[in-house]
Amino acid sequence: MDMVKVNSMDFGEFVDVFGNIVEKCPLIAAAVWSQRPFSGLEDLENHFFAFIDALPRSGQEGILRCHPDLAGRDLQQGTLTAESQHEQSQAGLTSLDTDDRLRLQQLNAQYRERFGFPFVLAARLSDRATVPRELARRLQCQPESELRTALGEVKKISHLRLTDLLGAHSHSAR
Ligand SMILES: NC(=O)NC1=NC(=O)NC1=O
Repeated sequence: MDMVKVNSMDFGEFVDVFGNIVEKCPLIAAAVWSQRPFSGLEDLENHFFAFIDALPRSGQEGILRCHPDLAGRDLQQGTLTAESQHEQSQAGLTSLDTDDRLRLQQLNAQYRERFGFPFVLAARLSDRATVPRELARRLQCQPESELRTALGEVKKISHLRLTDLLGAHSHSAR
């Protein structure tokens, strides 16, 4: 898919294609559509990021709360979105033994208890050994800086999902 195609999409098509760039937040794609035409992947991505950055704290925390836990209930029940399923299996989280899964569940609960939003990390850039280590490390951070870190991970996830759709080679619109 190239940018000429993207820039020609009507609202419905655009949200169908880009509605899950940010997990379960189709509103962001719905808002970004009105910024077309986009000069390339980076321009499109920057509009997603600008929307996130402009939200009040409640909105930013809301985005984090739309993310399913890593190796959590959704994964167990098979109710993850296709993108999340792919990302979590890439990190080896679909084949954890019970001890590792329960430890992650416990850390996720501690993290959510402390910050009021779930632990979010770009799973495709991580693996089953790194996730619990990163979770334990970030558990010690201050809320303000942790919100920024978590949003940074949302942006990494969005970047990978956009690249899947547009290909890193997507040419700028002529
Ligand atoms: N809580 C999370 O970090 N969830 C996720 N990270 C990903 O990369 N995919 C997810 O579902």
